[in-house]
Amino acid sequence: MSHEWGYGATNGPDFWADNFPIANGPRQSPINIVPKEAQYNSSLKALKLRYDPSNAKGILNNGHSFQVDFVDDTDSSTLTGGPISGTYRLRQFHFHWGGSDDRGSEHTVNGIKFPCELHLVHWNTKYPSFGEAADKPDGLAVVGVFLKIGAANPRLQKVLDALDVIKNKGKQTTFANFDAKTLLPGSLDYWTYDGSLTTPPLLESVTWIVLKEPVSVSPAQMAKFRNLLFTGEGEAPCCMVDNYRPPQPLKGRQVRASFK
Ligand SMILES: O=C(O)Cc1ccc(OCc2ccccc2)cc1
Ligand SMILES: [Zn+2]
Repeated sequence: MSHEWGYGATNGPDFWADNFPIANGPRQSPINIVPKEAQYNSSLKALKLRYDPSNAKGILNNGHSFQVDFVDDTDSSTLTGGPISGTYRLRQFHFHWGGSDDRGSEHTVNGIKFPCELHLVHWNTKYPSFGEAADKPDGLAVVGVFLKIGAANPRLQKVLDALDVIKNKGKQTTFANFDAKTLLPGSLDYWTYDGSLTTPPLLESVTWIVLKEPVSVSPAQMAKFRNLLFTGEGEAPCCMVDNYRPPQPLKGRQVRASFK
């Protein structure tokens, strides 16, 4: 690969296998979800998300997306139930989005792309840390939420208002007292399958939990995402848009549904 991985014409998803051969592995993400082919499984439990707003720590432009990081040294912000066993701790959330409203999500539903997708990243506390969990087959659980164009979403506003001060790669600022649960839709019905990180190192360690119900985002709010830059201060500016990996081959995996 010509340089660090990214989403551009010379370092985008089609080139990632050069340095991360697992890109062609058996359980890569994202995928296209075909609801009619998802198997309803009555033994799938309801998701239980208990987040403590005081665990919110900071917001960072990492050059690929922006993420809100959480203190994860206790079990105060956790995911339990659903398809997972045990307790997973909230580590961070981030988004993937498009340069226009017709694209941007990583997972698709019947081939439909949403303009944006939220990922809430959790790690399995059977391992001592996120870093230890990140390369284990049951190490991570990511809750995916689609964002659909509609009315402005007031729950996003605090996050979006912080973006002006982290415009460039490497910029970060404090981000305290934020309840990530407010970003979730009313229904916690979900699809679930075994997958991977959707960015390098593309580790096949993620139990994906994709919510069926989208939340709203307005065109003006999408413009704020698109104001971010992939590039650092002093570099030629490149808008942070289209930071999504396209759907990957299912390779025989079963997608299960928590709902009929
Ligand atoms: O895009 C997603 O949600 C999957 C994803 C989840 C966590 C994540 O963390 C970055 C990272 C994980 C493991 C090792 C190095 C870096 C990177 C990607
Ligand atoms: Zn993601």
